[in-house]
Amino acid sequence: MLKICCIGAGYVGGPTMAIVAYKCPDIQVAVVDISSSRIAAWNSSSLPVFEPGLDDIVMSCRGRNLFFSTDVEKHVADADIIFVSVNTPTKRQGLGAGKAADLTYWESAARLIADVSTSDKIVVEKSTVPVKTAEAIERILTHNSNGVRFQILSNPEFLAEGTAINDLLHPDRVLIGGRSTPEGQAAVNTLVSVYAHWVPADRIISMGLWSAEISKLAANAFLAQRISSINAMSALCEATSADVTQVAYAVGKDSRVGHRFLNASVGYGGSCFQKDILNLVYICECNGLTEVANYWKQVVQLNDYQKSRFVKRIVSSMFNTVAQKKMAILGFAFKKDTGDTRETPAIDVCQGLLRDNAHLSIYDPQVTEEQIRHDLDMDNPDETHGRSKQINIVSDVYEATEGAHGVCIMTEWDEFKTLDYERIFKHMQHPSFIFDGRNVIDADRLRKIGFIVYSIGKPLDPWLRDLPAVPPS
Ligand SMILES: NC(=O)C1=CN([C@@H]2O[C@H](COP(=O)(O)OP(=O)(O)OC[C@H]3O[C@@H](n4cnc5c(N)ncnc54)[C@H](O)[C@@H]3O)[C@@H](O)[C@H]2O)C=CC1
Ligand SMILES: O=C(O)[C@H]1O[C@H](OP(=O)(O)OP(=O)(O)OC[C@H]2O[C@@H](n3ccc(=O)[nH]c3=O)[C@H](O)[C@@H]2O)[C@H](O)[C@@H](O)[C@@H]1O
Repeated sequence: MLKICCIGAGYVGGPTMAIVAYKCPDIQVAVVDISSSRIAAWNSSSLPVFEPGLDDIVMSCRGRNLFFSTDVEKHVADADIIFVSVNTPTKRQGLGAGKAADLTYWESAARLIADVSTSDKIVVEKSTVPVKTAEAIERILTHNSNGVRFQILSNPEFLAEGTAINDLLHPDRVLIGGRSTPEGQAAVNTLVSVYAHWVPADRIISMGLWSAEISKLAANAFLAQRISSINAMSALCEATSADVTQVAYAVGKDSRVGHRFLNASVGYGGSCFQKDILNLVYICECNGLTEVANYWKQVVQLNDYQKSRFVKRIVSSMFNTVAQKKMAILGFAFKKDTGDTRETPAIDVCQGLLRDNAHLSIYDPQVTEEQIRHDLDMDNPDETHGRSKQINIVSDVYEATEGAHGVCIMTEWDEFKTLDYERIFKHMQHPSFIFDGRNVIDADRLRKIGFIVYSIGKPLDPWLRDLPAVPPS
């Protein structure tokens, strides 16, 4: 029986391996992690990752051919194929700080593989890594190999959170990069045979290692660039009384552009877009490609602009101050159908409002209170006194909005479309403001109720129209 081990039981490792086990009953899959609490959660009835459809898949194969363990060494030693799906965050200090990918976790995984392996292995890069990482990993593995042969493959992941199960079951493509040597191609074929259990042959694409590595960074950069492009248009639409939804529709009707991923928003979040673009920028800079680096940097800068523009819009609409005013924050996750808050725009918006001394009442159907406290630095002893008094985390949306001066929609949870807005209006301070960072509400209907509404990229309410579009900070 072919044995697979995946190092890293996170948002990618857990769901990806669950699908491999589910679709390949003839393969034994072990997911290992240094975090014992994460592994305990994978072995419990309350999985560490919220993803629609994931629970059923895990329950159907856990204990059969899917195992979660902290015994990293044993499962790595036993495996034929080792996926490495550890985190690759932005470096915080040292050379390339703030841009380059931090490969500490990857390197320690590679060293462990080299130390414990006694049989030949295929090592698969699942994490998103800088181009040429495979070469560095190869060096680590072969320097300590004791005669064991390793083949490195690049197999980047394209799932999006909230739709991970569907994305994994029906991927647009599976990329496998490998060496062009006979051994390299044999390794590629072995990995192709795993995916071939459920992915049509024409969607499994083989290519060179460096192309596969760059393709992942390029795909995320292109996706984020679309959002920054439509968000740039949203600012212009507000300034000219055009409607960004209509503009996106018109532009997306061109089949060369396509309609997906053109929703204007308060800004993109998530653990990867920003870090992967910054990594791309760093790689370009290291290769002397200043103009190319600057081009991609602008995608991130526009995203920062969009988040700060949203905060300024709120403050300027509310008589230029939110001090002591209760603001309801609806949604904290970086997108709907996930409890993940990494790089969520809600953090920047909340921090902006807190700086202006607002009082926040935060509601999200999936994010835990502990997570929000952590993200807003409420546990920091230096901040606790002031911040804790300013923030209230609640489990009921009507409690969040009761007595509020303004409501900010930060995540496009479906439930926000069908709230009882008459009831919310009745129990808010008046004038009552609603700032829709995701364009999920029916603005005309809410205006009829009496709200002053701001929707990203839409013609402004008369109330807002006379205010400066982007007031000076
Ligand atoms: N989150 C997402 O939607 C996507 C993420 N990616 C990429 O996949 C990679 C993993 O991302 P996530 O799953 O979100 O990260 P994560 O942070 O959720 O999970 C990574 C896990 O690796 C574990 N780990 C770190 N070093 C280890 C070691 N030496 N031995 C054993 N376990 C170790 C950590 O404890 C953690 O549980 C990143 O490179 C990311 O860019 C790619 C596509 C989608
Ligand atoms: O490498 C990764 O981590 C993944 O990053 C993204 O997936 P993810 O971040 O999970 O979610 P997206 O659906 O891409 O949304 C990212 C952010 O953009 C925002 N967004 C998305 C689409 C849109 O039209 N407008 C918009 O503001 C979302 O609300 C969210 O904050 C990519 O879509 C995945 O293909 C990739 O594998």
